[in-house]
Amino acid sequence: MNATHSDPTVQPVPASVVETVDAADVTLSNPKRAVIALGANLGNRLETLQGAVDALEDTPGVRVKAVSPVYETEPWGVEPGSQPSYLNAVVVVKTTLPPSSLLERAHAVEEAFHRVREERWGSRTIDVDIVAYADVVSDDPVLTLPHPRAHQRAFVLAPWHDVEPEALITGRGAVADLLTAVGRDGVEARPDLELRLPE
Ligand SMILES: Nc1ncnc2c1ncn2[C@@H]1O[C@H](COP(=O)(O)OP(=O)(O)OP(=O)(O)O)[C@@H](O)[C@H]1O
Ligand SMILES: Nc1nc2c(c(=O)[nH]1)N=C(CO)CN2
Repeated sequence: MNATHSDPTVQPVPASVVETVDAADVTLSNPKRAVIALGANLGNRLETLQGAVDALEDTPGVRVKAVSPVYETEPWGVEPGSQPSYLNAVVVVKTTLPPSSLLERAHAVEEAFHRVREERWGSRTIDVDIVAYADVVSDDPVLTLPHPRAHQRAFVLAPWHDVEPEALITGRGAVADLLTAVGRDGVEARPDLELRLPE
């Protein structure tokens, strides 16, 4: 006999609650991989990048798995010579946060480093972009996944390729092939600068 039908103290659980709990459980027991791009072209760029890596690691539900080498890169998308050069790096995390919470955290990290939003692609102390979250595809302008311009940016592809040579961008192809296609002009490794993987 089915106990839930015979025991009058057991109330049926609404399907919506079952769905919500199941979805949460899947995330908690099954952390997702996300790739985050960091860029800085104002202030102490290396210190700020390290601060962002540490702040991500200090986030409940986020564990930093890999930190790429650091690259010095020419500003992309703006008039040559109009901005200082960037330091860029890529971080791979495992997270139990849903994509929207990871984006909120990315924005909080930007705010912690006093990023000021002025013109598009303007100089910044820190930029924290979500490049990919598992194989989620979203065209929501608040959070587009994979990042809509990552596949065109050697400053994302080169450090990402260093830490995940086999990586794919859903819908775009292999990072290795995309990097070959865009080339490495304006993107120089800085082996003298190193980011620490938090302990
Ligand atoms: N994958 C994503 N990662 C981060 N922000 C995103 C993403 N998709 C959409 N956005 C939205 O883009 C908005 C602008 O982001 P931001 O100011 O960092 O742009 P940007 O760094 O100047 O340019 P770009 O988007 O080309 O890197 C954010 O408020 C955010 O909601
Ligand atoms: N080299 C470089 N250029 C950029 C960068 C960046 O991180 N590195 N970020 C931008 C907006 O996200 C625009 N241009």
